[in-house]
Amino acid sequence: MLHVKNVTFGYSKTKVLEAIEFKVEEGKNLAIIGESGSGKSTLLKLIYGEYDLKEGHIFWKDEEILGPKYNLVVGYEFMKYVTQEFDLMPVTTVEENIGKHLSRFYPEEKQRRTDELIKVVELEAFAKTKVKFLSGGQKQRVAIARALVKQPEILLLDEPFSHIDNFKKQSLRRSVFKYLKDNNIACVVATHDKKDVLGFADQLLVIHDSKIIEKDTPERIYNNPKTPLIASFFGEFNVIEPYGIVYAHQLQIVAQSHLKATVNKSYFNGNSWLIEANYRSETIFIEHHDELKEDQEIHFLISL
Ligand SMILES: Nc1ncnc2c1ncn2[C@@H]1O[C@H](COP(=O)(O)OP(=O)(O)OP(=O)(O)O)[C@@H](O)[C@H]1O
Repeated sequence: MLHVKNVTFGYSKTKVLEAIEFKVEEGKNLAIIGESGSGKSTLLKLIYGEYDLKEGHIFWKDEEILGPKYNLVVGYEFMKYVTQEFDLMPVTTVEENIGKHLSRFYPEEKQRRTDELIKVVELEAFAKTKVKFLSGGQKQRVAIARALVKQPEILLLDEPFSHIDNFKKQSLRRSVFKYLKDNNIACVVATHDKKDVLGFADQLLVIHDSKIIEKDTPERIYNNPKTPLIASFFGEFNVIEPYGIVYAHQLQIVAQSHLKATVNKSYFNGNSWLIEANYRSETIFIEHHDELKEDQEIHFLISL
């Protein structure tokens, strides 16, 4: 189990994280969300042992994670960290990068393991390509495979699919998170993308103003967002008194209702339209199956 115990940390005088406390069981997936600059990457770096802690402690099982003051080389065998920078060897091939740390004395096993992970990150066509010729998203996939090659017990991922195009993203996400579950590898994922969270994370942690403001399953947090900031992570929402926070899809346009609004604009949204409307001098958003004309009067219901 990963146990982050009452960690407070800042780079100079400004506090970045305050009284951070949480646990991740073996094989579980924890997602961390928060605005840009809220300290997600900093938290991953602390878990990895990149900085010395003055306040608080971090443990993986019984081992305390210690910073550079105590460790000549940062990091531990049981934990891997995929940063936003990747840190690959540019003039060697994809398979050489992934297999780099595997023993040369067992060439067949090395090849088998490298091939297995190339498949997990869907890079079969690029196995023999030098990393310098890859795109950002392909490099990101090499970095993920390399982190997994020696079967860590816990993986730290910072925006793991941010450079990957939408064509590949969904299948890659499923493949990587399934691999982690199948192999009982715990993971902590810092992300801006709700699709990294819904459907994959066992727990979700929200950081705001240096503190954890919410910690629960993604489903419970999604169904009951406590603040507009949390709701905004999941999609378009409204604050309508006395109902509170309601997502755009929870408003339904009907023929008659005592809730009336005037359409400002319709945005094409794929399988629906997002209707921007004026309700009691406030802008609200409603998901609707059709485009609506500007200035049209509409009635709506709220279904919670
Ligand atoms: N090495 C550093 N020295 C000083 N300040 C830093 C350092 N790294 C990060 N910071 C500051 O700490 C705060 C948190 O940064 P961090 O990168 O952890 O945020 P984040 O939530 O990961 O952001 P993003 O989502 O944009 O990646 C920011 O205000 C940032 O400017």
